[in-house]
Amino acid sequence: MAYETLIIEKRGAVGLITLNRPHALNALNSILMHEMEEALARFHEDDAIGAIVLTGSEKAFAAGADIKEMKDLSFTDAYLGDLMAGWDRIAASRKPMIAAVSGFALGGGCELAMMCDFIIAADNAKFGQPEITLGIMPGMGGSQRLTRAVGKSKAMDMALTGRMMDAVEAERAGLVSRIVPVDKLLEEALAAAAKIAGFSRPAVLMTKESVNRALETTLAEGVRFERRLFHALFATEDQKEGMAAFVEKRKPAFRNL
Ligand SMILES: CC(C)(O)CC(=O)SCCNC(=O)CCNC(=O)[C@H](O)C(C)(C)COP(=O)(O)OP(=O)(O)OC[C@H]1O[C@@H](n2cnc3c(N)ncnc32)[C@H](O)[C@@H]1OP(=O)(O)O
Repeated sequence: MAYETLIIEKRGAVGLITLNRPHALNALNSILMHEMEEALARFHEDDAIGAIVLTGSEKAFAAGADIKEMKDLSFTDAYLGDLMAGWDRIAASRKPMIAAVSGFALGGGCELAMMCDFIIAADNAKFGQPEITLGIMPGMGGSQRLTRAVGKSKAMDMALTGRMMDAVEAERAGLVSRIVPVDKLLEEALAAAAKIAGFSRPAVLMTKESVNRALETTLAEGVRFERRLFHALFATEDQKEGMAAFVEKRKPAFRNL
């Protein structure tokens, strides 16, 4: 299938999605949302793909939801159409997703990056939730995910003043996992994704599920959940292979079984 707003590639076991609306700084319109859902579904159905990288251009990961598309909507349009709800399906991706962010990640762009499992930032990255400057507020999960990522004080500062955070501040605050030079961004993100894709898929997916559970539950419940998944992994062939390989001082050959 040909995409209008995305470039989709397979790089070995990694699915690469590049946002491709350069004239609008990758503003997220409804076509892009539907195409991304479709692309993710394809990568999820493809057993050869173990992880996904989402990236934009050097100038912009994404400058937010498409303001030109939204500006004339009424309350009833937004409410009855459940505006932005489609992004929840993207956030629910089961395979690990890495956001490789260069340039602006604003509004929905920042929110999209935060839907991924972690963010690798180029040294020119800028994050922000400037919706307040437009007379609105975050609507793709920003007030929730940003608060969990950086804490109440910084999230309030960002969402109420609309100011941007550079890569160094974002790393210090825990929003991004690492900063790399802009010309190494894709290489580093693809390498991280390839590494993840090379591990046992059940272990990878359960690890992701368990870490995400930490954001939604109590410590005791989360630890219980983790323990059950941990025990379940002893039913996999990959656990036998991983531990045998360690003892035999060789590289494991995981089969996702
Ligand atoms: C998802 C929700 C619910 O949370 C809501 C949102 O995401 S609302 C959107 C939040 N984002 C913003 O408010 C950022 C808007 N963009 C900017 O402030 C600036 O474009 C910039 C600071 C990112 C970059 O500035 P500059 O380098 O001067 O480039 P521009 O000339 O402004 O932009 C180039 C081109 O792109 C169009 N553009 C940029 N952002 C958007 C957008 N979010 N929606 C639609 N179009 C966008 C901009 O209009 C320019 O196009 P032309 O006017 O030249 O055709």
